[in-house]
Amino acid sequence: MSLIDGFGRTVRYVRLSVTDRCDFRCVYCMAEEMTFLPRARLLTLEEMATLSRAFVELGVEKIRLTGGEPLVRRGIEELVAELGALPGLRDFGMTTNGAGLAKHARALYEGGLRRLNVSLDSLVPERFRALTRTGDLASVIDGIRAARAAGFERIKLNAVILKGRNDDEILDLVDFARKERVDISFIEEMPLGQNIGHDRAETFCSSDEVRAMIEARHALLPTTETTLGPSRYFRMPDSGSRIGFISPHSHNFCAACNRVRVTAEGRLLLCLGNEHSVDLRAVMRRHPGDLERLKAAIVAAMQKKPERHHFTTDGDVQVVRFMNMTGG
Ligand SMILES: Nc1nc2c(ncn2[C@@H]2O[C@H](COP(=O)(O)OP(=O)(O)OP(=O)(O)O)[C@@H](O)[C@H]2O)c(=O)[nH]1
Ligand SMILES: C[S@@+](CC[C@H](N)C(=O)[O-])C[C@H]1O[C@@H](n2cnc3c(N)ncnc32)[C@H](O)[C@@H]1O
Ligand code: SF4
Ligand code: SF4
Repeated sequence: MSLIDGFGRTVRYVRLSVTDRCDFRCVYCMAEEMTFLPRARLLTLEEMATLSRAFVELGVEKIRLTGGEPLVRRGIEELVAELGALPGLRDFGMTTNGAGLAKHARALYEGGLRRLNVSLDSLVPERFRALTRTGDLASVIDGIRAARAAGFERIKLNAVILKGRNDDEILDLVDFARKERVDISFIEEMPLGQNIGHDRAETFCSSDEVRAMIEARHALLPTTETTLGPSRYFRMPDSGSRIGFISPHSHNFCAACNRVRVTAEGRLLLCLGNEHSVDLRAVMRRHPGDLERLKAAIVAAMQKKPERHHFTTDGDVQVVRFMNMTGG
């Protein structure tokens, strides 16, 4: 069985948010003062495992754990081990800020997680601290190296580029990715969340600008490689690292959308840039143990999936929900 939406797109990829909490407060993701969900509203780990099983039985091949910061969720290692054993799940990854990897990488790998995406926007400690508001660069770099030592072969860095804040570090970030033998994706900032503290119209930096800066030093060879995610990948002739561009504004990828999200409180969010959603926690709690009913609710929800986002770069907030609530 497969999940097909009203536009004929097949959904094979679920981004599961395990918490809205985070130890960082990145300037593009959150406001400085945040209120998080009370723990009682979160899905239990057991419910997350049930949901994942339902999705896999419906043809989902890829699950990426995200948040908030997935490594601050208590019990994350147990959840990873449970999902890592799901027959039919071919691609199992996590997107993390990396600060907890030195502690958790080995258990995550042993639990069956195979791909890690680590957010890294600056290699200058004070600037890293300013962009994350609380983060310590050294712990993230230690985390990336610990993940490599634990056995992770597929590591991708994610850098959100903001004009005037970190656009002068693009080549340094590429050099770092080459040296560490990891991939790197450059992301255009998306307009989620209010009062984040800067004007997004001023900081917008398009992927074409980023690409031009990289091409001044490295040839970028287009590839057709895909991870089922939104990154368009390029290779460099003299490195195994791939360079990706995630360009929701300048190169819209919604026509090929293959994913949905589940928020930490169990809302099936059908599009990152819209509010269409279905409360799967309510279905699970009303009908405990009824996997068929849960699957039917998921199949029906596909008809609510919108065609695309309508983000603009003029600085207006289009979605009040913050990225940490979205499972970004
Ligand atoms: N607009 C939009 N942005 C997305 C979507 N999926 C991922 N992103 C954004 O892409 C950025 C990187 O996401 P990752 O967590 O690394 O996920 P990915 O690029 O799918 O990961 P891979 O599995 O490595 O392909 C984040 O800013 C996400 O919010 C999507 O469906 N729509
Ligand atoms: C919300 S975070 C959750 C996972 C983890 N805490 C991390 O930072 O990797 C997932 C990804 O979304 C990106 N992100 C957050 N806010 C964004 C925004 N407004 N526009 C584009 N990407 C954003 C982050 O850089 C990160 O790569
Ligand atoms: S981007 Fe990730 S690390 Fe940064 S505040 Fe958001 S959830 Fe936390
Ligand atoms: S914005 Fe919505 S439709 Fe577009 S790729 Fe993301 S989830 Fe899919």
